[in-house]
Parts: sequence; C-alpha cells; structure tokens
Amino acid sequence: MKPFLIKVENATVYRGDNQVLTGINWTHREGENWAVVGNNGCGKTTFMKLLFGELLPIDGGEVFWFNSREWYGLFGIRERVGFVSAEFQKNYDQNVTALEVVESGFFSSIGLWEEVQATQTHKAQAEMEHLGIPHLASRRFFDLSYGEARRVLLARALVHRPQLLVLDEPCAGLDIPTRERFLDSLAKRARRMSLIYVTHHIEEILPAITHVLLLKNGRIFAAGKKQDLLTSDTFSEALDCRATVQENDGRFWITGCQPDGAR
Ligand SMILES: Nc1ncnc2c1ncn2[C@@H]1O[C@H](COP(=O)(O)OP(=O)(O)OP(=O)(O)O)[C@@H](O)[C@H]1O
Repeated sequence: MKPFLIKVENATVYRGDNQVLTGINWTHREGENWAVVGNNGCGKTTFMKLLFGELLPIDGGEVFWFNSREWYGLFGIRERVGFVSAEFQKNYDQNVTALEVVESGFFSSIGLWEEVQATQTHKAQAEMEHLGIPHLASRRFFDLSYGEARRVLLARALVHRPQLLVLDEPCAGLDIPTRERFLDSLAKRARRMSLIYVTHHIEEILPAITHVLLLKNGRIFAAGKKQDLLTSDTFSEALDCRATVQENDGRFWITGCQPDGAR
C-alpha cells in the first residue's frame, strides 16, 4: 500500500458551538488526487482547515500527515502543503503588491517578513507569466478585482512547488476562459503534486482527479474512485436533488437538476 499524505481518524470538529464535522475517517495516499463535493454548509471548508492543521479534532480524533504518526508541526505542514482559499484575499496588507503576494508563497506567510532572493523573484514572475498575469505584478493586491486576486493567490500557492496542493473553490468568481486556463495549468502540475480540490461544480473535476469525497451534513456520504461515484444516483442522494451526471471527454457535467429531493 502506498504511503499516506494525510490520514484522518474519527475526527469530530466544532466551530463555536456548532458540531460541523462528525466521525470523519479518510486517507489520502500518494498518487491520488481528490475532489471534495457537497452542498453549502456541509463542512467542506472546515474539512480543509482540518487538513491544513488550522482546526483540530476533539474527543480523541486525530489527523496525521506525510506517513508519520507524530505531530508534524504547523511549519512542516505549511512547507509541504499549498493552500488556496478565498479567505487569504482578505488578510493581506493594503500596500502589498501582487508580486509580493506571490513571493510570500516561498515563506508560507501572509505578507513578506524575510528577504526575497533574486531567484525567488524570477520564479514568482515566471509563475505569474504562466498564469497570464504578468501585468499585475506591480499593482496593489488590495486594488485587484476578485478574479485577478484569485489568480495571484493561485500563483502564490504554486510558486513553492508544494507536495500537496489544497484548493478551496479556486475557480469561484473566475470567468470561463480564465477558469479553463487555470485548470489547464493545474492539470500540468498535477503530474508533479497531489491535489485536493473543493468545488460545487463537477465540470471542474479534471481527468487527473482520481477520487471523490462526498460530504453531507458534516459526515462522509461516500468516498472512493471517481468513476464509481460521479453517477446520477450517487450525486442525487448526496446533494438532495434529482441530478443527471454525464461524462464528456474526461470531464463530468450536471446536465439537469430538479431541486425537489433525490426520490
Ligand atoms: N467560525 C464559525 N463559527 C460557528 N459556525 C461556523 C463557523 N464557520 C463555519 N461555521 C458553520 O459550519 C458549517 C460548515 O461551514 P463550512 O464553511 O465548512 O461549509 P462549506 O461546505 O464550506 O460551505 P459552502 O459551500 O457554503 O462554502 C456551516 O453551518 C457554518 O455556518
């Protein structure tokens, strides 16, 4: 059996007084790429925060990283796991430039507290070029449109070549050409890193994604191989609607949905 990247054992997670996740058992092994799908409020972002070490389980639940049963340490996790989340968009200083945001990816920090080497600046510029945003480099991050800022954060996550990249709805707010450009660059990277990709839109699930985790009301509804789970019946039950799922050229689409329950 291949080594695990993340193993979650019996994790129950509270946020405030809300029990958001209950009894989660899940393992991500090397060579797998996962999509995480579920309705609003089912606990996807909470689950991502658990995987990134930002939230901890209670009642004896545990999370382990990189095939070790020791506490990996937040710094160790940040070094090897890239995270793209809309929340980062709010946390940056008003005067920081887009290039500086990308450079901060080398230090897994929000903001720049260490001196940036010339080679790091070149890599950050190359990453922006690759994502089609070199023209944003000297703009204030704070002034960028939502979609522009999202692409800068993608460059930030990719620049330090993480072993595992966690993306929480990375394409939300992107126009279709930008989304497809991003997915294309992600598909190329997926050969060299593992992915966990949270989305509401199954058409974003790339051929490189091998497994799907369906969350429902804070519990795992189903987890397994993509081909087994991306079906109309499973989706209808997981999302509480009558959905029609179709595959086209390695991508999946919901071509019809009646929001009146699965049955
Ligand atoms: N800081 C918090 N304090 C209390 N409850 C919270 C907090 N953050 C989230 N929740 C609640 O936890 C539940 C799950 O939230 P979460 O953001 O994980 O869901 P999600 O599946 O990512 O939703 P969406 O698809 O809408 O982004 C929601 O009911 C939410 O209201």
